[in-house]
Amino acid sequence: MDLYSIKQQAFFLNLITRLQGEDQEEREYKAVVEAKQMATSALLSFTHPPPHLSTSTLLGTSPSPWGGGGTSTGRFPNSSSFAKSPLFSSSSSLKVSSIEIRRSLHFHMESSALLQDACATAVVMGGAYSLVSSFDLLTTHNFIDQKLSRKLVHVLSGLLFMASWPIFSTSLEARYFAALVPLVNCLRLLAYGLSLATDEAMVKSVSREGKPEELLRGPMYYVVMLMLCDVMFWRNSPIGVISLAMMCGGDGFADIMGRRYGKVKLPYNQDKSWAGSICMCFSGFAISIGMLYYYSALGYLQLDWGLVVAKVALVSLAATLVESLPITKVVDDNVSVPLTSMLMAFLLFGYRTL
Ligand SMILES: C/C(=C\COP(=O)(O)O)CCC[C@H](C)CCC[C@H](C)CCCC(C)C
Ligand SMILES: Nc1ccn([C@@H]2O[C@H](COP(=O)(O)OP(=O)(O)O)[C@@H](O)[C@H]2O)c(=O)n1
Repeated sequence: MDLYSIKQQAFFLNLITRLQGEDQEEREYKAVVEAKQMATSALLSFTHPPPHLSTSTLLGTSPSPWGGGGTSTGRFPNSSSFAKSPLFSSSSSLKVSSIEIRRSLHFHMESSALLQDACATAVVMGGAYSLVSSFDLLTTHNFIDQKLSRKLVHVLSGLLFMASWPIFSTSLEARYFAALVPLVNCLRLLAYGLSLATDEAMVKSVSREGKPEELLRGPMYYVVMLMLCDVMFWRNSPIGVISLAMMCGGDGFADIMGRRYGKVKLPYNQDKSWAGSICMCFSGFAISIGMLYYYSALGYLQLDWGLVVAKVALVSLAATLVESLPITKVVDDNVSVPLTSMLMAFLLFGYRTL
């Protein structure tokens, strides 16, 4: 490295050191920040010095920006002395360097959020595939009944999906990255349901009778609702959280408990039972409260818990009533339950509670 470069590098390093060592009370803070930014960007470019840096300045023979002779008096230069110094003569160069640093910081923040969301999407996508495959294995090896397996996939898929939202970044695009997971599964269901492709594990895990076309009804509506709640409400509104808790938890457990203990049928619907509906109401309520607490504890929701319990109870009652109606052949539960919950939660909570 030639003498010129060595001198340059020593000069800027020395300047930065002096500026960093200055007493806080004496410095003119703004001038220090700008001086450090300018010196740092100049140091970084010492192989191509900016046009206004003369050789004499760099070699230390010009008037020091510290006032007095060519050497520092140990006092921090005042802003007027900066104005005279050839190093800082053009204020536009200071503005240019601070804008450059801000742009650089913004770029780094955006790219790290992008990387975080891409990784989170890959992890959740892998989790979805693993969940369905695991229950297929359990069913294939007769560890659990096919009907129970499907309902556990029904309960766990949406709740685990919702629970994974905090691993995404705080960027505005995060919810759309998360929505890619139900979208991909929606396309898979479409492909398998139309027999454009086959996936025995998926068909067995999510259909009642093993017919591919079944994937185009309940399961399809289910993943569409996951996407809808993700994009419309995300993690900063109680509406999506409660709606998915009712669809995944409430409706799921209604089936599991109703099939097993539902001897006494509802007077207006012989396909549904008191046991199933009561279970839906309580499990939907409990899971909703649990998920709201989860998001509240992570700081995404600020809730007035005195009112939350009563409001969630009302949502749960309404969703249970709708689920019990003999309308399944017209409107699937995976549509009527979340939509009823969204409407009730919107009326009781408003859109956002922050
Ligand atoms: C069986 C399912 C719906 C049928 O409902 P019903 O007719 O019994 O009322 C659930 C279908 C699940 C889907 C194929 C997979 C969805 C995965 C989800 C988008 C992401 C889960 C990620 C998590 C980390 C496991
Ligand atoms: N409220 C309810 C819901 C379901 N069930 C039982 O669960 C079975 C499946 O319920 P469902 O038709 O809602 O099933 P999915 O549409 O949720 O898959 C019913 O045939 C009932 O045996 C119940 O007894 N009471």
